[in-house]
Amino acid sequence: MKITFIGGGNMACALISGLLKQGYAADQICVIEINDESRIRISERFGVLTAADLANGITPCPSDKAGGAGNVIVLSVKPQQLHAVAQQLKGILDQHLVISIAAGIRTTDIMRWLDGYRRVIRTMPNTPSLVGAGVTGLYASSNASAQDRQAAELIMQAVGAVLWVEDEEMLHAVTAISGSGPAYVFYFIESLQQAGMELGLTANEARQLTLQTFCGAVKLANESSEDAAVLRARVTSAGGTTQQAIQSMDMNEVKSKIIAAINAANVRSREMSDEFSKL
Ligand SMILES: NC(=O)C1=CN([C@@H]2O[C@H](COP(=O)(O)OP(=O)(O)OC[C@H]3O[C@@H](n4cnc5c(N)ncnc54)[C@H](OP(=O)(O)O)[C@@H]3O)[C@@H](O)[C@H]2O)C=CC1
Ligand SMILES: O=C(O)[C@@H]1CCC=N1
Repeated sequence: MKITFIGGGNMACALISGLLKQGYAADQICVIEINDESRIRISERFGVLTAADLANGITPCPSDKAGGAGNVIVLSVKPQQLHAVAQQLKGILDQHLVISIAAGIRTTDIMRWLDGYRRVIRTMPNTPSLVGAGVTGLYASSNASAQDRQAAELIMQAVGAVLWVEDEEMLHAVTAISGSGPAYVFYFIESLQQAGMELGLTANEARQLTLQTFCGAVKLANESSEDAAVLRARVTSAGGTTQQAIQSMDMNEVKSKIIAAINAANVRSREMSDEFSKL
């Protein structure tokens, strides 16, 4: 199975890096990237095949008439660039499985842009895929075969965990939670590091303490059968330091503000879907 990424940006590079780390052969991966500088960088960094345009980068699937998974095309350009890519792609597709990672573009719209081509699976990965610790939400319409589902799952599983959703609408929630999620975590990491430095720690000390605290808390939550709220209560001694911090967060409604921010991401994902459905 040859995988061609159309668009070699942040997310494609995270997926490619994860696939290579899992032992996927570099000569089975091709990246079509219009930006010369980025294309050269990808070629040097990963040793994968690269091309500047679709006509030279998409491998036909002659061996695939028997209905195998065949070659896979991953749509990994920005959502605003996908319509133009689809216009070019529709004449080239020949039994390929098309996997979209684009936020907010419905499967039905991608199919329509591809002149009714139906082997399309929509996914929402995240950037920790770069280190094999991603999580991807996947959605397949009833047009996708079991083999197509399996192929999409295999690729995404190479870079982390997978979660199928039955209702495509739930991909908005997946996008808001895990697609964008790493950014929220980095935001919290940035805040902790900044606070540490303001309290007199060096940048290195603040970084080490912050990252190990995140890793440790996540490992504890993962390995515990108890809710995060219970684990939090165990850190919070009556009259102690944590209580002061949590009280300050509660007074400033930090939790409801975080929930509101995630709702905003969800709303934006829905808005994008509606905007793209007009194209
Ligand atoms: N970043 C993330 O965390 C996640 C992103 N996604 C989705 O992944 C997709 C890609 O996002 P991201 O990697 O961040 O975006 P990037 O902008 O980093 O990557 C897109 C790349 O595609 C290039 N490109 C544009 N048009 C074409 C074309 N016609 N043919 C080939 N290459 C082209 C762009 O070049 P140029 O910059 O010159 O336009 C750019 O290098 C988006 O749809 C996004 O919604 C999904 C999950 C998480
Ligand atoms: O911000 C975005 O739109 C994309 C989708 C999820 C993460 N990045």
